[in-house]
Amino acid sequence: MTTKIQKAACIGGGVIGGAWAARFVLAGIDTKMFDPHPEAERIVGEVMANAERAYGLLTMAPLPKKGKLTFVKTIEEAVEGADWIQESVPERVDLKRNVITQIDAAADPKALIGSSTSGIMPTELQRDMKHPERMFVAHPYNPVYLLPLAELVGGEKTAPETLELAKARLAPIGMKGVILKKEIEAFVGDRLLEAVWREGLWLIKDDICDTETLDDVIRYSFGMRWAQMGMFETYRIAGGEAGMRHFIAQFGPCLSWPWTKLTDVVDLTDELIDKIASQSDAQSGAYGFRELERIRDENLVGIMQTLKGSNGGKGWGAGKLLSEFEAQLWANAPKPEAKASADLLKLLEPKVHPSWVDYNGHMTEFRYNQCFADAADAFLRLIGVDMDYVAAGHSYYTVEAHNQWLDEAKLGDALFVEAQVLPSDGKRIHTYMWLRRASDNALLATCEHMMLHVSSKEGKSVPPLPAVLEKFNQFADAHASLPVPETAGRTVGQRK
Ligand SMILES: NC(=O)C1=CN([C@@H]2O[C@H](COP(=O)(O)OP(=O)(O)OC[C@H]3O[C@@H](n4cnc5c(N)ncnc54)[C@H](O)[C@@H]3O)[C@@H](O)[C@H]2O)C=CC1
Ligand SMILES: C[N+](C)(C)CC(=O)CC(=O)[O-]
Repeated sequence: MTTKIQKAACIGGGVIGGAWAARFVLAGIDTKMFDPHPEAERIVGEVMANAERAYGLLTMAPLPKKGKLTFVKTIEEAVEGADWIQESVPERVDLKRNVITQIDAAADPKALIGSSTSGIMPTELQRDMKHPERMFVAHPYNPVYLLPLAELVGGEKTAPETLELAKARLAPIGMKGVILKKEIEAFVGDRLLEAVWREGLWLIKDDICDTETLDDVIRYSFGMRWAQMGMFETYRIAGGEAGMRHFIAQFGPCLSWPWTKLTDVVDLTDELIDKIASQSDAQSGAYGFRELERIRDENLVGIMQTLKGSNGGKGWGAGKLLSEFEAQLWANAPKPEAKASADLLKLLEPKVHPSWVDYNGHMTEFRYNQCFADAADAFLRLIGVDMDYVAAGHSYYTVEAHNQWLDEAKLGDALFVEAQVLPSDGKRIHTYMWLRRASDNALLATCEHMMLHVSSKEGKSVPPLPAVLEKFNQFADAHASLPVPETAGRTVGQRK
């Protein structure tokens, strides 16, 4: 059975179903959506717009051609031909069970059926199915298009291979499936989250703090730790050199004092709900809902990108997964092609990522360099210097670059890099590049760049292999008649 989802169906297109659809469509999967809500198309369209924006910031790797999203009028139409069906209707056992039973009756018996339920046991949901062995919980986290985790939980009738297959099918869409050993209400994540939420409600009710202070306590401290190491790895470090055993010896007794009110449930009276809602309005009411989503997305993108560079560049946690996803996108991308002509080569079309913006509120200095370095890589791929060529022991290393920073770029700006190949022999590649803003063509920076061909095994400069040299010469010859840019060869501080 294939490990790639060929066609997806989403039943329910609210906060979660809409974001699952975005995840599928942006991974190139045709997706059908059924949701009886009269405004389902508008709502899903808005989620999709935010998701596309987030992906534009998340990665420069070439995304596949978007899948087609089709809204249909029945569950039967939606599931026809789908090999992954994701149920995301409201959290009610009777409703979910009916919808899943209806999906089961209409779908290909081999299609996988995942439920987004936050806490209902899959055994409950698969009770009336004819083919319950292919049904499981795939519990995602909001926003599904960015947060990569899905808890995979089987019920009494779920076949173990279903969970393995589901996990394998999530990987190509950039997700990490974790298989739980046993079913339990609320799985792992929501058990933890509910425990913390319940305690938070007590802290608000008892006037210990307001919602803003509570959120500050999380986001300025352990929230940041959790994004990268979770609970147990964090506490291992907190135990000092003696590690986990010392940590438990020191803080274990607090559990039975106890420090928390976790077993008592707060009575959600109208008065308490008003209190929480008005504190939340005071905290976040200045932002619209979609605006707040976009801020959240930018922050998540920044965190994932930072984690991608962690651990000596090997990546860590969600950042390592992003790096693996990008490697897969590059491997699946069609080989770049450009006909050598006297036109400048458009090599790169990046967007200003959140993590690229510095304290001056604009793209920081070294990200200009990144645009030029990525453009140089794009040129190398054009002449056949791809990962196979590098793995075989050859590459180009940059030996000199001269930049001019001419104008600012702001968060989200679409940019592009064009290049001219200057006279050079292929062992050396001499280029001149211009970084421009797409909206008004404004020139933001230039880079004169020199690379040297090397044998990475021998650690010295050598001529390129003939196929690469031939390709390079085609581009160099095509640009030979172009005038050399006025500022090429310029030295730092030179007056015009
Ligand atoms: N909102 C969250 O943070 C998370 C929610 N979940 C789970 O995802 C599921 C959906 O939750 P949300 O998206 O938040 O709810 P939502 O209320 O935003 O969306 C539910 C959607 O289902 C549609 N719907 C209702 N009856 C339907 C039917 N018979 N067939 C097809 N569509 C139908 C509604 O029109 C609505 O658009 C729930 O099981 C929830 O527990 C999981 C992870 C996080
Ligand atoms: C609140 N919730 C139970 C719906 C939360 C989840 O299920 C996961 C999440 O995204 O926090």
